[in-house]
Amino acid sequence: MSKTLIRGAKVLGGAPQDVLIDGQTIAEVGTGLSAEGAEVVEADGKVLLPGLVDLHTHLREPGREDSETVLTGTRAAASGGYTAVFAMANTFPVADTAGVVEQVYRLGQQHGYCDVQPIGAVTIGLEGRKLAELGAMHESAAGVTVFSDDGKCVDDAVIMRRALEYVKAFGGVVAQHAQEPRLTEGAQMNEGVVSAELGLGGWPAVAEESIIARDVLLAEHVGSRVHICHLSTAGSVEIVRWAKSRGIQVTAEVTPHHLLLTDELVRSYDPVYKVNPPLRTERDVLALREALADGTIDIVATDHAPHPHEDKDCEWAAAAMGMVGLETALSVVQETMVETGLLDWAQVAERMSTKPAEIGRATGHGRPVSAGEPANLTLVDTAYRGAVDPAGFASRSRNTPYEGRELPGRVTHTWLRGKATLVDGKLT
Ligand SMILES: NC(=O)N[C@@H](CC(=O)O)C(=O)O
Repeated sequence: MSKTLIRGAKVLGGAPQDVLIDGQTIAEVGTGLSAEGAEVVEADGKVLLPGLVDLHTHLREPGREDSETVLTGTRAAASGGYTAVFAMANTFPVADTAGVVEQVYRLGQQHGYCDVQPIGAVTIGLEGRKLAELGAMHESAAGVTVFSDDGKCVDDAVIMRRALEYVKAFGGVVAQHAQEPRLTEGAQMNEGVVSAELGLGGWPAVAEESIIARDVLLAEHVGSRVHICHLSTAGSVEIVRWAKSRGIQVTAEVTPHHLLLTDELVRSYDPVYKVNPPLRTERDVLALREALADGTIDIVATDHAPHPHEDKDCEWAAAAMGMVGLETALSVVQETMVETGLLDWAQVAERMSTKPAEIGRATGHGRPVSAGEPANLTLVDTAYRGAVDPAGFASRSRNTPYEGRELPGRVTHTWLRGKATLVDGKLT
């Protein structure tokens, strides 16, 4: 049984401690621990966090293996400090049956870079018309608990109500991609000053906010949980804050890119900045940061959306939407939330590991860094600062909006139940 002593790590950013891993479990946390029979990792004051959990990842397999596969996507996850990711259902075929979710689940197990928890589609084919086999996907080996039509909105209120009622029976949750389809027909970017100047079709904030307002009321009516994907506007924050004040069981996520980037970047017409929901304004960015700091927004989720070169390197209107995010998420959160004093590292662990694991019921992840817990951990060199170079990405795709941008922090080690998946920045 292998032993690893992580020496002098700032656990959750606190005073340096030693952490002894024995097999799949944390054996001891303290100071001056013996290294007897253990491989030693000198942490030198790096920050040790519970392994990160992403509730919103697009792994693209089956169907679009040219963009990403479960192997390349989970390698990217381990590089970014993740020990579990939830794989969205907009694959080809759609993950709307027990067969497809089990296929994805087994691929994650086979590759072993991080746990892959498939998300089941809410409706057949993501068409929004008929409920998929939610119960069969939950009962499958994949044990699906999160259901989403992400990429599409479950815009029919009766279907949404039925989905909320159905998953309530087994403690599941519907993760809504809030986008009123008729208000966003032909939309290319955030509706506002920039879209008017550029003459691009606008994606109005109200198209997101009106769906969130409806869904939190449906969740209250049904008495079930509801999760809101990728909040992008100040108005959405206010609605979620109001819903929480009424005791409605709503949780919400924000992506790293919506914490940092604005629609001003669209003036470049570089399709790397084309994303759904779109980049919004500075006012929205600041409201999202404040909401993540005060807990109105529960978690950071990457919405890792890999696309091959040919789907992005074309004129704006034809370009695919989305950005990769797994390998830069922690750096963007350090930049926007830690270095601005809005979150400390313990709170980052809450937002990027503990709470996502709780929402998705990812057992064994997001646990305290203490004896007896599974050794799902990540070690971060928070003193580092450097330019993002996508050439070094493990992801099969390179569509990052941060190329060449200086960001802080880099993950040096990741352990999945004691097995090192990343050592000194290199995948095992
Ligand atoms: N977030 C994105 O911009 N793209 C997502 C799906 C989607 O939400 O459109 C994708 O799967 O590519």
